[in-house]
Amino acid sequence: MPYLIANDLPKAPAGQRFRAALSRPDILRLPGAHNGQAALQAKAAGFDALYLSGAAMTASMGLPDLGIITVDEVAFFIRQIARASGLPLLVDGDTGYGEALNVMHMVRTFEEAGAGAVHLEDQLLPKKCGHLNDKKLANARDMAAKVAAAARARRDLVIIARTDAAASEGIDGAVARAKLYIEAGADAIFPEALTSIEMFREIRARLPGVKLLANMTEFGRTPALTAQEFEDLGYDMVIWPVSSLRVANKAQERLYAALARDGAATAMIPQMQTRAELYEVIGLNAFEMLDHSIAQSVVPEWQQG
Ligand SMILES: C[C@](O)(C(=O)O)[C@H](CC(=O)O)C(=O)O
Repeated sequence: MPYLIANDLPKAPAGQRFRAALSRPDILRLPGAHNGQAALQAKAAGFDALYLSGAAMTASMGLPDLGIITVDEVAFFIRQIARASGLPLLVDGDTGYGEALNVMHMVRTFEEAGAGAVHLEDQLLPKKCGHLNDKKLANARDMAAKVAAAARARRDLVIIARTDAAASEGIDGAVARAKLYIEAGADAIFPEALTSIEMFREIRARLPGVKLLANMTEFGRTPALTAQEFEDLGYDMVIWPVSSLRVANKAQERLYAALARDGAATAMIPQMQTRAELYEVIGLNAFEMLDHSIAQSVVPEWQQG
């Protein structure tokens, strides 16, 4: 059913639907979907919740993930993913684009755009990928104030506090910050860039009852673990933030090389989504049928026979 008439879209707010998915006993699998098309493909593969990565979004815009894009640019991505898929979406809110009031503006904007959850991190600008070195950490109390601001502004949005402290303050620092952020109103914790299974295990043990997110980004510091392995470690959510974009980018690179080399895309055709497949994913026929039914309904009777 096209979103334009939308009587098959979920009625409950996305935040409530994200919370319900999170309360299920199995780990919540959140594949990155960097645009509406990726969201539809992830949904077709059977996923029922998604992740919008700052790294993937900025890279798709040809930019590095240094906290330089704006709330409205992110809202553009949220809207297309929520509209196309109808799935609850966790959005990367970086550092919240400023201090308390900026964080509150972000929360309202993201929620109104259709987000179900957001994560907010304790880095200072320019923030960077959690798996890089020399990250600058915010003061823990300043971050807690931002978490409190986010919790105050949300209606249903799930608030996840990310801490980048493990690299510089160790597990003790990460756990102390996580506790503070939970006290400030966070619904869950994202301990970023853990480098061993033992670290995942220790964080789990020292934060009993706290919902935890694992980040399975490729080419990072975290060892390659499956969703099942994270579930067995007691984690509640797992993201594969940039995977869809990495695969799409590599395919594009091959296409442009082939075009430059051959002056034709022929060699790449077997690797292409066909026209029929594309139209199937985006539901072209359903939109056309909708248009047709509207056109029919306004034809006056005297013109019909
Ligand atoms: C989760 C993350 O913030 C993202 O933007 O998706 C990144 C992912 C990455 O750069 O691999 C991160 O900082 O881990």
